[in-house]
Amino acid sequence: MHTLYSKINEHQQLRMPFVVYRKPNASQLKGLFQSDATLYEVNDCTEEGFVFASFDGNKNYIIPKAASESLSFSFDKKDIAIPLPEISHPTKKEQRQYEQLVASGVASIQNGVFQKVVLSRDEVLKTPDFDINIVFERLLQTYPTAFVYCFFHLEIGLWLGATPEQLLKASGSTFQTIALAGTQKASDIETVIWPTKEKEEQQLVTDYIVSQLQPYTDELQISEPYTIQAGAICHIRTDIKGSWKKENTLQQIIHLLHPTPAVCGFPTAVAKDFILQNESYNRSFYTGFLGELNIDSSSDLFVNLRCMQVEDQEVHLYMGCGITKDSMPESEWQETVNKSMTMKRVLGKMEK
Ligand SMILES: C=C(O[C@@H]1C=C(C(=O)O)C=C[C@H]1O)C(=O)O
Repeated sequence: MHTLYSKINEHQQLRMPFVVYRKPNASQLKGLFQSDATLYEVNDCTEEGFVFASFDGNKNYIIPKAASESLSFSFDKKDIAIPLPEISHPTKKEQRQYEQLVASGVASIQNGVFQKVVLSRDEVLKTPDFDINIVFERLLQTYPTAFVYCFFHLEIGLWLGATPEQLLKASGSTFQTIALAGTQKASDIETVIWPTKEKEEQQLVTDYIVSQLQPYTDELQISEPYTIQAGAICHIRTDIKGSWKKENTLQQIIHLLHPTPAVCGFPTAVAKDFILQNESYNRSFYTGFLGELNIDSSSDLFVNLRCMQVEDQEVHLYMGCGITKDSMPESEWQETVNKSMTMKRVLGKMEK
């Protein structure tokens, strides 16, 4: 029997596509190991497999179940010692650039171009000792409530992440999604106090999702907003569930949701345009979505946040913040620094 890591290493050496993932709070890991090197595309969301889709909506790939070996592995919680990362600090130039980007986002909001925009940046870290087994195990152990994954395709690259954000869970026409926004450093989540700016920003995401879904659903249940912890930070979350009308399809519902104002902005088209024109790098699969499509008759999709793209000797980290009329460039910068710690934390020294 294959162990998880022998299988990952074997497939990676062969340069063959694979994905391994663990759902939030699950004690089982699942893997799809593709038996050819084709880059399969999603056409109408009736396919079965693991989808990996870009932010801009132009790249929708899948590791099809039918072309893969499906394996499952048990995940055991262990106390592993993770060395503190030698924190590499972003440069003053990176900070200045990001703060200028935020300031121009705020100016566009004040000029009435849009109400909210999510602006992000990347950060490149030198990681000559990167070890996929060590980093993936650390992600699994450190973030038990996240959707933790490792995805590889020669034409896409190697991505790992631990995301707190569900895009859509659906079985038949019954579905659930969440509105997640507002960020602060985690303290005691029972007593967290949220500033009005964060509450309004999150409410905007909830209102958008509800208004998008309402015409296509028979009934929608919307929870009260509550606080969740994701690693060393907290967010405000609202749960939204319902069932879509018979004449609608999974593909339509995904299109209604992605990209939500949690990762793009509002109104969507103008905010997306601003992002594509003004961010200094290409998001590619960051803030896209990924997960199970029609596996065992249900779909379980997540937003690709708190992730890294691994290249030869370096990794790219990606992090962004929701910008509203009241955003202060320096605080938003600090928020991206806090978010970067989710991945930096697992990149400390790797003893083989
Ligand atoms: C864009 C990111 O996160 C999103 C933005 C948030 C915010 O603006 O507060 C919170 C959660 C996510 O929806 C990210 O983590 O990179």
